[in-house]
Amino acid sequence: MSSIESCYNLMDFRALARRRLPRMIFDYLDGGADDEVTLQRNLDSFGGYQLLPRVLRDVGEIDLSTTVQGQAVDLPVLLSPTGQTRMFHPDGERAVARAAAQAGTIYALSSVSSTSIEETAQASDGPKWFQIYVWRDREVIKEFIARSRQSHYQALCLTVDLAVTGNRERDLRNGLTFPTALNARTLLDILCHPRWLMRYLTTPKVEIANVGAANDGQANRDSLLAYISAQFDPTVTWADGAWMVDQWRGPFLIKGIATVEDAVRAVEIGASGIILSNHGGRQLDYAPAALDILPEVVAAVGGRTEILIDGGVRRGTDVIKALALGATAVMMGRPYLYALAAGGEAGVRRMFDLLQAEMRRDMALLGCRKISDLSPDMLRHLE
Ligand SMILES: Cc1cc2nc3c(=O)[nH]c(=O)nc-3n(C[C@H](O)[C@H](O)[C@H](O)COP(=O)(O)O)c2cc1C
Ligand SMILES: O=C(O)C(=O)c1ccccc1
Repeated sequence: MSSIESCYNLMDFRALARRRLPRMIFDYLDGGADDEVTLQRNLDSFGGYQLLPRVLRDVGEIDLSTTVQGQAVDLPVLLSPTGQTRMFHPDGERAVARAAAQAGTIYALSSVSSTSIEETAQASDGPKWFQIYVWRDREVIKEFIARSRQSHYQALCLTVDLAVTGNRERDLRNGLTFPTALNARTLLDILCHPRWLMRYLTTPKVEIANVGAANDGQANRDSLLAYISAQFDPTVTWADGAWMVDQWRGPFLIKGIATVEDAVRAVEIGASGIILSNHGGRQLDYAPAALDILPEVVAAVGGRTEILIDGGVRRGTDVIKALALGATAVMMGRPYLYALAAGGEAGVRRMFDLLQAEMRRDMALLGCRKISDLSPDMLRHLE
């Protein structure tokens, strides 16, 4: 596999990204917390269902469009927020925003993006959400809200599963720490990726584009992520969430919900959507996969809020299973980063093309013409 044209599914981009990126960068993208049990469970959870095809139902025209938070999208697959995207390709968030717009879907920009709210807004006219981490300095939140409004972001998404950072041991081993701890192996590895290195060195330094300089004096040899997140406030509560809902007065989602109880609380504070997520297995290991808790959350709050899931979505059939169980849409993180690392904007476009083609084919084979045709009786749960 040497180019994006030789990628035929989303995991093929992973293989290509693995070759293109220094190991330290790839592992940061790919890895999870502790023993990566949740990371693996996210992928495996989809295997717990079979699809029951219905035949002879006229599937001549397939329509993948739907509505999420009042926004029409061409595909029920949105892009999850990911920090520091330019680490993977210098075109970073701009490239991702353009590819998402072309695919007719929503891109959620991270608080800790390497391209600002405004620059990303200008990169495409596609629909966007802004994701919020809560800085110790609460003025930052007010500013984020004002800037998101000004730049016409359609929704805010408060991420609640990063009170502190997960234990990413791959990062510690690779020296992706602050300060950086390069050894002969990691240095050699970087030098063996001259194309990545040249691009990295010849574009402006990657930084947190949305806020001023990082504070210093944090714990020594923390992972880089732990260093950055030391600026986040671990004392955030539901009351702060309610305050943000009130300030924003628009579509508001809470990302990182893992239980029915918290789903109910999210509805109570006025969230118009929740994203069942374990942060791609990067935070609490042994947290459940979103797909595993989806049915109980749908039973509890379905109809009162929109329910999205992310984590481990890699195939058209994965999307179909989540929607059949009652999700409004799914989101993806790593797949678009793999595709970006593999081929920039063209890579992410190809990723969308492949996924869309898979979904069309799968819907036809399943006997469904449109998203609203999907229902739980098309699934068979394996014990
Ligand atoms: C490299 C990377 C960076 C991430 N950064 C953020 C972030 O800044 N904000 C956030 O809410 N989630 C972040 N996430 C979590 C994703 O939004 C999403 O929940 C996760 O990637 C979904 O799992 P998947 O990668 O299997 O699709 C990040 C994930 C990755 C892989
Ligand atoms: O890596 C992550 O999962 C993440 O959420 C993050 C948080 C702060 C900075 C960069 C990424």
